[in-house]
Amino acid sequence: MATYDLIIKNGLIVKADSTIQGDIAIKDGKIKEVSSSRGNLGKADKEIDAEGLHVLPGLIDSHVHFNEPGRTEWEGLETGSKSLAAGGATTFFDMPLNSTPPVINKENLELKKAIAKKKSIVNPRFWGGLVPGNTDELKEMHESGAIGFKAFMSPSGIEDFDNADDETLYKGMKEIASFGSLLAVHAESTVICEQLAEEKQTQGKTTARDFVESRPIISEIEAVRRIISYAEATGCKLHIVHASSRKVVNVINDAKQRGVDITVETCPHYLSLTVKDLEEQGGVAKCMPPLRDQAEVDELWTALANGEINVIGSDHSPAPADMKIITDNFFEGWGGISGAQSTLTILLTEGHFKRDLPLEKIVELTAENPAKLFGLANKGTIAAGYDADITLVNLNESFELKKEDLFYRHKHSPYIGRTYKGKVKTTIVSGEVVFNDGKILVDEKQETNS
Ligand SMILES: NC(=O)N[C@H]1NC(=O)NC1=O
Ligand SMILES: [Zn+2]
Ligand SMILES: [Zn+2]
Repeated sequence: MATYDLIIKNGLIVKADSTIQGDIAIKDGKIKEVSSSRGNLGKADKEIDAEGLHVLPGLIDSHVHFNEPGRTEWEGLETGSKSLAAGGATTFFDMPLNSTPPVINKENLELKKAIAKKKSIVNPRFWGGLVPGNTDELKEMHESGAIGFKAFMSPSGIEDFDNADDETLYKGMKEIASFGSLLAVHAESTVICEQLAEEKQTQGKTTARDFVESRPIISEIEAVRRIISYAEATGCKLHIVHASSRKVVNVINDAKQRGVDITVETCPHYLSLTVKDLEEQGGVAKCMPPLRDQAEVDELWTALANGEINVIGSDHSPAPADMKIITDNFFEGWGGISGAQSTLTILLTEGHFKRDLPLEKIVELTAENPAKLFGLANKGTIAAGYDADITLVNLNESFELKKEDLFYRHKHSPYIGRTYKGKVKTTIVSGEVVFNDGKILVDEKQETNS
């Protein structure tokens, strides 16, 4: 009888602190042994020859909106999770909004967990929502496994997920601190954004640039400063999602220096797209905070290389294609980018190949840091005892991203038509190959019509 279920041989195993050539032995969904001497791990039922490939811990995407239940026509846990698998991600944290009912109490969280158990082909985890009036629900959601809590400081665009007023934020953070969880915030100033949007639109100024100017970097900075003051007052751990500029990151790092327990995420779109892409591509590249100019993109990469950013989340926020059509008014159309499948290839192409970002750094940002930050004890690296969530990547392969390569329910993305270097070949979740050579390999998780 073979000792192991699977051995991955001869790959270049990348960890946050080193890269070694070696073999990985897997049994019962766990990594049992990692050896740098070739071929000495014994026998397995199945072997994968990873010669010439890089072996990475599966990405943990800490920020997706999969919209199920209730808005499954926008995406869904099956299509969403398949897209992640195709992009080398093995775990996701789904946001509490854009699904209906939103995850603002335990009952709604349990509902989503049950659906994900049936339909997701990668590991699902869930954020709970902090909205006006639900402070009393937070602890139960925490006890039911919520990864943390998410609040919007400006309108979310979803009618059943209200943004949190200052009182809600303050009280919510006190409560979250009491049981040691953390709050993630979408930090934009409602006052600044709404005033500028109204000013622009009454003047008939509705271009892509006008939209971007109505949500300036200062609006993020204002909101971040305010929420930091609440973190200091309440002792609540704080996580700022989708920082679009290093200027925002600087404010966060100043607070960190003062001892505030704070971390920050940025997204592939802020690292690879600019206002010009929004002008050229229209709605598919619309998001909030909006895309910035090239100088901001470059600065964000510097921040990333310097260790000023903790995690990369895709903020995959999909919608049907007709909701992304903008004819002349950029204040209209859904704000949210479809990108869950592209995180790793963007980091490899734009980061590793174009800017010499070490592979180890990519692994740190996409696997090791999110695992540590959100308390996933058995994930985030390739070592004995850890979950066998693994991605094999061919760094020598270039490809043009085609619409038909996407597993999203709605096959639009600002990344279509671009050429990338570094292709995901195989994705393994708990020791099981779920994606290989462009195909999803698990079919038992079929979406029903319900
Ligand atoms: N509701 C929602 O998904 N909003 C997201 N979309 C986006 O571009 N930024 C967000 O916060
Ligand atoms: Zn957001
Ligand atoms: Zn989001």
